[in-house]
Amino acid sequence: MNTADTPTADTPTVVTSDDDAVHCGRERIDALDAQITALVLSRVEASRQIQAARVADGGRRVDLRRETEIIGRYSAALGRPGIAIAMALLELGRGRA
Ligand SMILES: O=C(O)C(=O)C[C@]1(C(=O)O)C=C[C@@H](O)C=C1
Repeated sequence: MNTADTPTADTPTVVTSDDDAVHCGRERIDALDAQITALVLSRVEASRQIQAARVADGGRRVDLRRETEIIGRYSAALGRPGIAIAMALLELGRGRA
């Protein structure tokens, strides 16, 4: 929608196909974000269970070799932002290193 299409107090709101595309796109993004958030929470739970099992077995809560492998995987798939995503996921699962 360009400035000429922007509704004012004097003009009625006209829904254009641009508006539809933005609205539909945002609905899709909102649904994807809800799925991503649910997946992140599932990952947090899985991570906590692994850590608890390792600690109960006398091991360390953190496994840096595994973390390096995960960060490498996200980096290969998504580049530099993938590293930030992997580190955020790891922090959510184990707390601050
Ligand atoms: O894979 C493991 O061994 C885990 O404990 C899970 C996890 C993770 O969240 O991915 C969490 C802590 C470890 O330092 C490494 C990885």
